[in-house]
Amino acid sequence: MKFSRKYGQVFLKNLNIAKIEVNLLNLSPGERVLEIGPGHGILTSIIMEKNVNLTVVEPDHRFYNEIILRFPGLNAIKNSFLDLNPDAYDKIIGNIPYNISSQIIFKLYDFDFKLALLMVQREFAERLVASPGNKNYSRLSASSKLRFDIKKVMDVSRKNFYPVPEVDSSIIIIKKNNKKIPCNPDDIIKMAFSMKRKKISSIFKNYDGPLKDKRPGDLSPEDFIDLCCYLFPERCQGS
Ligand SMILES: C[S@@+](CC[C@H](N)C(=O)[O-])C[C@H]1O[C@@H](n2cnc3c(N)ncnc32)[C@H](O)[C@@H]1O
Repeated sequence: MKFSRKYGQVFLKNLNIAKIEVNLLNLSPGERVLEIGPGHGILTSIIMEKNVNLTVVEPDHRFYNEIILRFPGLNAIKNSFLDLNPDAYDKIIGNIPYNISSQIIFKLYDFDFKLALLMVQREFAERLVASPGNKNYSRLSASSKLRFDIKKVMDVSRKNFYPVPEVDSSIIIIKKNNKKIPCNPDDIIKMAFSMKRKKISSIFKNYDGPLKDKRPGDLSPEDFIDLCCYLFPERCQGS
C-alpha cells in the first residue's frame, strides 16, 4: 500500500505507546469519543476495549474500508475532520497528520469536549505550549491558550513510526479552560504576529494604551483581549 503525503500518513508501530495514549484519556464506559485519523487502527482497537461510544473520522477510503471491515458496527465517517460540523464529545484522540496540525487545532475551537489527546510533531507541540517571551510563542500559542490548557506529556521518537518520518513527535493533552472571552481577539492576534518585530503602537496606529511599547511576542492571551476591547469597544462584552 502506498502512503499518502497529502494525508500525512505515518503509522505508530509501538503498541505500548498506543496503550499509554489511550490510558491518558481516562475513558469511562459510555463516553462519547472521537478518533481523528484511525489509519490501520492501532489506537482504535485499544479504545474499542473500553466500551465507549466511539466515532472515527478518516478521509482516505483505503483506511476507512479497512476500519469498517475490522470493526463492524463502528461509527465511521469517511470525511476530513476539517469538514465535520462541530459536535460535542467527552474525549477526542488522534495521532494526527503533521501537515494539517494547526488547522486541526483551530477546528477544535468549535468542538465541545472535556479532554483531547493528540500526537503531533515535536516542534509543533513546543509552539503550542510556548508562553509569552519564548521564541516559540506564536499566533497559534496565543489564540489556543485563550481556550485551552495545553500540556506536553511525552516525547516520542520517530523510530516508533513507519515509514520513519523526518521528525520526532510529542503527545499533548488539551483541556478546555472555559475562560470568558469578552472580545474575541483572533484577528488581532493574527495581524500582530504577521508583524512580529514591530511595537503594538506601530501595528495598531490608533492604540495608545499601556501595551503600546510591547511587541506581539510579549503579550499574554489576556493582553490581546484588552487590546481587542481598546480597539473595538463595540465588540467588547461587559464594557
Ligand atoms: C499520522 S497518521 C496516524 C494513523 C494511525 N492513527 C496511527 O497512529 O498509526 C494520520 C491519519 O490521519 C488520516 N488523515 C489525514 N488527513 C485527515 C483529515 N483531514 N481528517 C481526518 N483524518 C485524516 C490519515 O489518512 C491517517 O490515517
